[in-house]
Amino acid sequence: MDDTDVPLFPEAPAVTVEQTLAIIKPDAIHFADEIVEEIKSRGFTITQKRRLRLSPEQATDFYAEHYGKMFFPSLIAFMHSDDILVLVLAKPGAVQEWREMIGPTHPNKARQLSPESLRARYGTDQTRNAVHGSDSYFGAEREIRFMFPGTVTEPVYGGQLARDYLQAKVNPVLVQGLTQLCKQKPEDPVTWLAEWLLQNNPNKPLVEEPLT
Ligand SMILES: Nc1ncnc2c1ncn2[C@@H]1O[C@H](COP(=O)(O)OP(=O)(O)OP(=O)(O)O)[C@@H](O)[C@H]1O
Repeated sequence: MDDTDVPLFPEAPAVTVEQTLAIIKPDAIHFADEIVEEIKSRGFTITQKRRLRLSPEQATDFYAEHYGKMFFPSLIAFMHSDDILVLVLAKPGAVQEWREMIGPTHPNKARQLSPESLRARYGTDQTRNAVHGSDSYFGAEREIRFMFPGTVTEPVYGGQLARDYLQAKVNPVLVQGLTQLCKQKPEDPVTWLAEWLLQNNPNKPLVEEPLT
């Protein structure tokens, strides 16, 4: 096999990394280090991390779907009572796997059904249940943006999706640039290519100067 046989984009496993939001709540904040170690040992990558104290207004916004329920005031008071640790966890199937790891909402039920779960081991009652996990892919997107504004939460492309994306968005212009590079043979090809790409970027705004 010579160089021309090497595929431009070799086969990669079609694994899609998913992200979810985890919160270590005020009642478990003193166990944060050991919970974080356990999270890592289960193969999650922690992509973002933030310790903060939620204001009552922030807690209200975060749990807005429960507004009006009997337990809402005590939930807000609890979430504001001490620091929380907020983590973005990444892994294939992260949403479901983190929900399984935390266990059922009520720690008593968790102790019956899933004694190894975090809520079984660290939770006290239905409000003080130690940890939070997003309940769906779209729930995770919303919550990650809430806690980390500006985050890109799309899954990382792998396999065929990555090849399709590169084929549609990058290859055409890259191949043109590489062709010109081979013709010109500049002293510093990387800088030359970078400048060529900037000049020939098909996404470059057509109107660069503000109109007067
Ligand atoms: N009946 C209740 N009494 C007191 N607190 C409750 C009750 N139901 C829910 N909560 C509190 O509100 C939180 C959000 O409730 P939800 O039904 O979304 O449960 P969950 O999805 O298991 O929990 P979380 O959203 O915190 O991961 C719970 O984690 C718990 O702290």
